[in-house]
Amino acid sequence: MIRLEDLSKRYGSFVALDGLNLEVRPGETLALLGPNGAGKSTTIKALVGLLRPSRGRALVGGVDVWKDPVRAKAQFGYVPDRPYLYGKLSGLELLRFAAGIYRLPRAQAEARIEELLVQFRLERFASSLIETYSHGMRQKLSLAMSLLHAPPALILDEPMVGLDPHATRLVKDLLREYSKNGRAVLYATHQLHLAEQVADRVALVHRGRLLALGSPKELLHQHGSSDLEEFFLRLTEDASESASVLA
Ligand SMILES: Nc1ncnc2c1ncn2[C@@H]1O[C@H](COP(=O)(O)OP(=O)(O)OP(=O)(O)O)[C@@H](O)[C@H]1O
Repeated sequence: MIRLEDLSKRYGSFVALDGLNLEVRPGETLALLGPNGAGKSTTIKALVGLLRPSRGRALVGGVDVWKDPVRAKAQFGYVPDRPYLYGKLSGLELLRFAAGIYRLPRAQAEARIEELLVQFRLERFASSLIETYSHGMRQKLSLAMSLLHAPPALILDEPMVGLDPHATRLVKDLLREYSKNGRAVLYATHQLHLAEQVADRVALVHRGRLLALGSPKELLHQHGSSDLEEFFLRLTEDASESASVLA
């Protein structure tokens, strides 16, 4: 469903992403893990069409994101780590605007918006300006917007940061449920317990390369680790060593 082929990104002479190959299969939720600066956001931005890769391809639902961006963008919903939402619109206005971009028929859009406002417990605030929303409310609105067109794939960068326990549970359930019925979810996170609880497979990237890939259970078994934290720290140890040299 989501496919990265030899995906690479250079910033001048610095290689941020170095030939990443990765697939998120239909029905699968995959967590992208890695230390600060590993290349997670670069991967996600190259995948959703925000950052042109220096080499390689990104495909969603078989459509090349860079060759056929309009058709590809109909295949996925995207939630950035820091969503920019225009503050002078109400939540309802923003959702209607986004539904227009996705060309949803009016009646279908209204029904879908209503459903999402209820799901994300935003009904009471639907007519309030987004500039009055808290961080968590903006995050939920951004999620609702990404789901408007019921896309086959959902791509999220740090979906849980700053959410209260209610919203955390809501998003966890969503990530778990969404990939059922043949859809796919890819999210980047630093929250290892999230990956442990809500990922069929985990991809660990480090210095722009794929270091390990498998189900949490497989990875712990292969590397003789007791939990994902120990696994993560052990495999990316040289990252913290170089960080302490810089400090
Ligand atoms: N515009 C840019 N110009 C130069 N280097 C960049 C640029 N954007 C990112 N980088 C570098 O690319 C590398 C990967 O960055 P990226 O943001 O993808 O990491 P990340 O895994 O998302 O990190 P974090 O967990 O800290 O968000 C980092 O070394 C970063 O400094």
